[in-house]
Amino acid sequence: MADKLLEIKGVSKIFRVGGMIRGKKLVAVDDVTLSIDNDKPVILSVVGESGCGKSTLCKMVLRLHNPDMGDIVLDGKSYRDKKSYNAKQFKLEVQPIFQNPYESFSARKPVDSYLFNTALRLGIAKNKAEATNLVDDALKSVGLSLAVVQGKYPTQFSGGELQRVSIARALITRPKLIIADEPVAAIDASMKMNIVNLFKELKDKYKVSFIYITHDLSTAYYVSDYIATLYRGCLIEYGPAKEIMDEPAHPYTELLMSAVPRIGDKWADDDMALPDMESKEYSITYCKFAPRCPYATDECRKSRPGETYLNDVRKVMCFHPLIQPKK
Ligand SMILES: Nc1ncnc2c1ncn2[C@@H]1O[C@H](COP(=O)(O)OP(=O)(O)OP(=O)(O)O)[C@@H](O)[C@H]1O
Repeated sequence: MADKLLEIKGVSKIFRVGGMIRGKKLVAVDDVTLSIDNDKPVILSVVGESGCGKSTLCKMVLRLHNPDMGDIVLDGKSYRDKKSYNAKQFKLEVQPIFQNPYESFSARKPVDSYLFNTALRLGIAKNKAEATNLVDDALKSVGLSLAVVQGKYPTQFSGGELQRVSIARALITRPKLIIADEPVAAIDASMKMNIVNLFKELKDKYKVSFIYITHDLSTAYYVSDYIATLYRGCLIEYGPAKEIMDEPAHPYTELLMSAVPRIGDKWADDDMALPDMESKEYSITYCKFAPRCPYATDECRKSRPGETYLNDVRKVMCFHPLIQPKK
């Protein structure tokens, strides 16, 4: 077993937008480096306003996009090493949960058929009896059961219930990593904490790490061990959730923290007093936050800040962090 479950090493993704002739390059993810240790499961929240590159980063981890630069290494296996890639093994190890559970299941099939299919097709259960036990266990760990779910179609569930079914499906493969992309965004506010609480329980019970992508800073604070903040594709701050929330080191994180106190609140761009996104901001080569940073100096408008470690794990990409490194 490698020391790291996941290493995202200097990864970038560039999209071409607006046609071949007059189009521009949009650096949706810009040289991001992050990792998750293998020794203890964690919940890493990836936060930031709409369009900052959260989903693109996670789609690269899910192998739905190829990075244009950098590499991703899962449990010691590089994504660039195509020869050692085994699609079935990958599906066992990494599972996604998407935003809208009604889009994850066809309206014409009973939802339990998906769970049985996962258990049998990926060879986790050898026969129907084994699959029945697996499916029932997975459903019970999310507060449901096969007896409750069997034969029912997606529309017979609430959004929160159906999202719990998708979590149960993800658990069947006994993954090492679950990537949940805005899993509570489409769910009734009263159910959000219910789902987020489940991640905490399942992390310990199944020894599975989560990457939780969210706009919702209050649930991120509640659930996360670590937080990674993205701004215009750049990782601008990373570290233990409590440290970051209590004492942000990057001026952008400080701005976010001042805007979000309550569970279920989304970061509307208006709340954060940030103007509309401009694609040119994705391509600037100095600090991307400099144009709107109250503390920016000439240095910030000339070059991109590197990583400054504030302690053993916490890092900030800023020339003038709000807190100073521990000596
Ligand atoms: N396939 C694509 N082609 C072109 N541009 C894309 C593509 N996918 C994403 N983008 C652009 O890349 C940037 C980052 O998008 P991404 O979806 O990763 O952001 P996000 O932080 O997940 O946003 P949201 O919270 O709204 O889902 C955005 O400007 C988006 O328009």
